[in-house]
Amino acid sequence: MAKGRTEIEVGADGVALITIINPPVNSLALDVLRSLKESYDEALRRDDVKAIVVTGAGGRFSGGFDISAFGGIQEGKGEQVNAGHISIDIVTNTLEGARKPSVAAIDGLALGGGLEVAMACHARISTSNAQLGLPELQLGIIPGFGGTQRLPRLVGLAKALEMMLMSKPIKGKEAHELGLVDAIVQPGELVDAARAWALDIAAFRKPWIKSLHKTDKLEPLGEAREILTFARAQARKQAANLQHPLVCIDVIEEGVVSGPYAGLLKEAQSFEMLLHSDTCKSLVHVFFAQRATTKVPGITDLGLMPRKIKKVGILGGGLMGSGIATALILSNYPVILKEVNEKFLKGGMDRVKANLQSRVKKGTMTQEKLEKTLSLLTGVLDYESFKGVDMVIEAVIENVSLKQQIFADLEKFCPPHCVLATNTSTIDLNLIGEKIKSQDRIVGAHFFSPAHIMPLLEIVRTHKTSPQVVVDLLDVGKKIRKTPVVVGNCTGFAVNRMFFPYTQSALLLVDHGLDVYKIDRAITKFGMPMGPFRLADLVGFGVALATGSQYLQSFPERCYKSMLIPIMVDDKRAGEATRKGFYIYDGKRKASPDPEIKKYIEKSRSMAGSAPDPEIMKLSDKDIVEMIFFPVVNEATRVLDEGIAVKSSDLDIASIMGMGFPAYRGGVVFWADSLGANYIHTRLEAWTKKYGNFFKPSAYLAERAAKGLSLSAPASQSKSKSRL
Ligand SMILES: C[C@H](O)CC(=O)SCCNC(=O)CCNC(=O)[C@H](O)C(C)(C)COP(=O)(O)OP(=O)(O)OC[C@H]1O[C@@H](n2cnc3c(N)ncnc32)[C@H](O)[C@@H]1OP(=O)(O)O
Repeated sequence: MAKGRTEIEVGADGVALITIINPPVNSLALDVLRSLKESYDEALRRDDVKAIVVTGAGGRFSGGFDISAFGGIQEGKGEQVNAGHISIDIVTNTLEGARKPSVAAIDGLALGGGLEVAMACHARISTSNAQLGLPELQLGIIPGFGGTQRLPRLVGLAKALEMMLMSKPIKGKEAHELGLVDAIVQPGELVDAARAWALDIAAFRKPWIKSLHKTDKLEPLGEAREILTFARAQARKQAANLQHPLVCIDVIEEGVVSGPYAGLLKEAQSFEMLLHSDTCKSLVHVFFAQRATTKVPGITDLGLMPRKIKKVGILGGGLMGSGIATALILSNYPVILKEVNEKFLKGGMDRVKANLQSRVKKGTMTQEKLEKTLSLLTGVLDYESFKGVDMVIEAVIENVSLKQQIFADLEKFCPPHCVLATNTSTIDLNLIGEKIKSQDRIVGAHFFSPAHIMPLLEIVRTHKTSPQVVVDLLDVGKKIRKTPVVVGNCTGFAVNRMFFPYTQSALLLVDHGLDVYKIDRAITKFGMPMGPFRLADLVGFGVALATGSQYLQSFPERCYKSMLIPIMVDDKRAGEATRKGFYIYDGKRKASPDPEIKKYIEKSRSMAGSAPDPEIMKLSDKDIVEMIFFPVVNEATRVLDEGIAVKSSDLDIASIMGMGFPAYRGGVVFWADSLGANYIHTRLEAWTKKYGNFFKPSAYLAERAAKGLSLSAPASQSKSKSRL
């Protein structure tokens, strides 16, 4: 069966309307592209056609080339794509080179290949809210249907580079100001306006412009070279491990220096090369994994519709509570913020205001919008108004008995349908809900700090949480633009549990002789935003010790207990907040290594009874990365085996969005599979013999290694069973 098609309809005015049809986003599958060419051929053949309009069905022009075809192409299965052929034969020769003019009528979105098709038309009419962009770099590739050549010629080099390198679409209104589109009209008038424009071109009343031949927007060569040099430096600085942004700049440069046809050829070769790169495979995996997090077997396949959440109550206006309140009011949810006294309440309300004010300062929010948004927030000191809320999110300090009391109160004051959510990051939800009857309404809403900025929302369900409550929270999560990941209940849930060995292995290596800063350097070079020691400083040693003790209680057989942090806390070094941790900090939060930490390390080593180990001291960066991350992978396999996460791709997204694992490595489990279960198992076994049970491979890992299975293969392929 064909995957998508186009339809052609010729009107009495002599305009052929070609509509791209491939729901939900009219992606350009190979069948669609073939059909587009056939429709063009028909329009060019027919004498009753004077001009052509291309549009997309259902209010969306096109979301670009069909990304779901990438996997097959990369594995050499199914129909192979020849992007160069499509770019030259269909887009350049058939569309742009046609002897009849065509106009793109853009509503909704024109992204990637979609915008490339539109740029090959001789004019573009758009609605003001349509999104136009070339986001291919977010998939590890570059535009492959001529976008690297046409966009700079339509909007200038500097803007085109920004749009491609940042993968950031612009709205129709801005596209019009830049000259990417020729007119903005209301959605209802779009096709008629495009028809009239196309006829005007055919009658030479409007210019017949081929984007590829335009030169007026291109900067003079000297200036262009400067822009390209600057862009290269920025790309290297922002993502030192990535090749494709630099390739994109090279391809654009080829077009500027040697002309658009040379540029098109280089684009085609580079696209082909990048399509098969590990970076592209990883980023395409991330694209689909992110969209799969909201598909939860046994929850989202029951036909349940989310209930309307009209008002949300938040307990606690600290850093987390105020961040959550900010996220909610920004998406138009009325919020009641409860604190225990006037002083704390004012502090919480001020924090929300400051979060919004920083948007005003950055120019992304007007003062008027700030006032309107803030009016959705009400501060209270008692539970009186909680009888009108549909969801509460508790965000007080991590104290079990306090939380138990709060939930007992909430059960009394909130209506019986109200969702009872807690933002705890580690405490077992069954413990929190121990004293109440409505345990089916208890759910975890674990936000990451700062809650109004970080994209992940870990939704924690217990065995008793009703699917309806999870569906409700998933809906709120999506509405506040978070990526929700649904996980089971255990100490640390999925993200923090997977990552507790991250700091512990780093501490183990230091106790065995490795330099703190060498570890952080190796880990940031690998692509993490910061190494384990810089992260510990940021989080604060108080939190690190409190959560560390929870893991020690829950998983004593596989925790590494270093004395280094407690020794430093004894000396009043508690991380960035005290300006002294593993690093020292100046007033501008700049971290510098501190030679003083040597004395704490020596004390920690002597308490651990470990002497510097020459083998550890000469570890390469690759070995350091593996000794830090293989224990993380090991814990991830336990999380999978216990059914805490239902699919490995959820852990990939959780590791990327919760911990900053580099997306271009596909997430923790995807990366581990690229190395192989057997390799990881062998290394962990060897380290277990030398350094103890902290490294002991899980049964899941051992089984997959023995059977030659990937870690992400579904449980049905091995005998491991999910327990949720
Ligand atoms: C040669 C060319 O230069 C190469 C290319 O064109 S590569 C493609 C470039 N285009 C892109 O990167 C755009 C990718 N898509 C998106 O950013 C977003 O999906 C969007 C802005 C189009 C729509 O967002 P939104 O409305 O939130 O819906 P979203 O859930 O993301 O997508 C809806 C469905 O369409 C699918 N989809 C979106 N874009 C797709 C594409 N280009 N190919 C195949 N499927 C696509 C999604 O996987 C999802 O499927 P599902 O319902 O089965 O999970």
